[in-house]
Amino acid sequence: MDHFLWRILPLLALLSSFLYFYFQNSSKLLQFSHSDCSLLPYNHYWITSKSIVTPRGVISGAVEVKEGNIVSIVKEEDWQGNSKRGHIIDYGEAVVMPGLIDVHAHLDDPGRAEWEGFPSGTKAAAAGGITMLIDMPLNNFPSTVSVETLRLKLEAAEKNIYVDVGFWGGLVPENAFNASSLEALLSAGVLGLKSFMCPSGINDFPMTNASHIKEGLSVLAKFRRPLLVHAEIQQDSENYLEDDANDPRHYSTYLKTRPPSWEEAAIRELLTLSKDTGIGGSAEGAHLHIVHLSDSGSSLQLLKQAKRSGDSVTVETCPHYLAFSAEEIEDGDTRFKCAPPIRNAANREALWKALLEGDIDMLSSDHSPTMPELKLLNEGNFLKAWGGISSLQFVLPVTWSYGQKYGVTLEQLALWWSERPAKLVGKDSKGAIEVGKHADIFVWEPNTDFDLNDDLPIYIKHPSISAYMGTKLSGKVLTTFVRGNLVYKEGKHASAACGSLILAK
Ligand SMILES: NC(=O)N[C@H]1NC(=O)NC1=O
Ligand SMILES: [Zn+2]
Ligand SMILES: [Zn+2]
Repeated sequence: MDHFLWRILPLLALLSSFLYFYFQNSSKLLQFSHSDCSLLPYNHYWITSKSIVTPRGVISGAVEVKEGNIVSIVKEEDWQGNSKRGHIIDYGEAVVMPGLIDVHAHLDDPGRAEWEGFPSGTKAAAAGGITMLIDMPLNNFPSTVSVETLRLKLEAAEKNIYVDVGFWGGLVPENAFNASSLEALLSAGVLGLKSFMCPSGINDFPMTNASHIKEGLSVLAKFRRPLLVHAEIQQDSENYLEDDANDPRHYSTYLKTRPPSWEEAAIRELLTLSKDTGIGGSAEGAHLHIVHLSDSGSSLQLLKQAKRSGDSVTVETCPHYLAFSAEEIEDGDTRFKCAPPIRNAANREALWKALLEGDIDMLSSDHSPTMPELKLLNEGNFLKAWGGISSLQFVLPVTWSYGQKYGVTLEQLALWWSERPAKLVGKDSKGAIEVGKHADIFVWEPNTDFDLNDDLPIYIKHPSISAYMGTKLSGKVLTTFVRGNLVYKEGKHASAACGSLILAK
């Protein structure tokens, strides 16, 4: 017996050390995922503030968060006799709002992660109060146009995102007439499709024409998901000549190359197709969403008419069209180059009016960065530089600062940046501070100004190409919660990237 024991002793020792390390590590893993996803050590707590933005108005009171969800909302008057109910985080006068949802961001990962990337892009989002963003299917390589390429996206994003991230799939000529390929892509979870009616600037993302879009809409109808379209169709530009008067360093030269008639032509064509989205139409159940509207003239009038006649259509614009005007853009400052272009000050005024009156439904960043070399800042050639604005971290203070003149309210910010975007992407668990929804919340100080200079912690990968650098903005984000995890607090992120991949079901 003794003899036998001695023989198995080394084995027992091996087994027990194996078990010890196994349990040690698995408990470490558990600890790791709990504490590293959040800068808070608990997951049941109350957020209190004098100004909490809810769909029923701005209240003074408390929001109870438990295991990632909003479980109750209590007004101050009902809260008084209710102290000592666990952890309380009091934000005083700071504003508590639903997390922003950016339905239009290019994170370029995988394939061009040196342009942006999931870690940097979602850290910037968290620092800017964005709790969910939807990643565009192009600028990454390969473009997200199939189940296989979506899988690459998901692999690149997994464990690398600090906020929740959903995905648009691409509608391109290669898949447009292949219903089973589109159905597979939609079944794999893209929230909808995106296409271009002009060259996208990316070789493996060619533009679509009306017949591709018609096919796409009929497949989307079955899934009740939207088609997002970059609405510009190239027209012969009568008013543009390549001569000495058209110096490519002048912004006005670039502006002439993409007149409003490009947007108008695209929207006119799209609206003939979106007729089919009505009741009894061949694409009933599908929805058309126009991305980054810049033309506040005929294009907007066409959209208003279509909405009035009951088409399932929405439209977004971006902060850069609301903040800047063509007149102010200096020679050679290609940070401002984007498509469609930033137009004149009168156009900007009319965009604000349309937004305030509800003719423009929502806002998005169209954060579309690149390598600084491709912005050609030294050469300053507007015709050759990469078109795209870098703004992801700043969209809230930009909207707020430039909106002051128009009396923009906190409720309007929540409508444009949270509530309507949540509806577009079909996620009713998000988009408002309401019982039962995810605790996607951020806290900010609307009256605190800050300079966008090198002292500011900036998380987008290439701050130097952002048109907002060098300006002063109002509205400082203090903290951001994603599903109850405190993912960002005053210059610090949670150590683990625990955002969720958002797939359509
Ligand atoms: N490919 C790409 O990101 N293009 C975007 N950039 C821009 O300014 N407008 C766009 O559509
Ligand atoms: Zn676009
Ligand atoms: Zn875009």
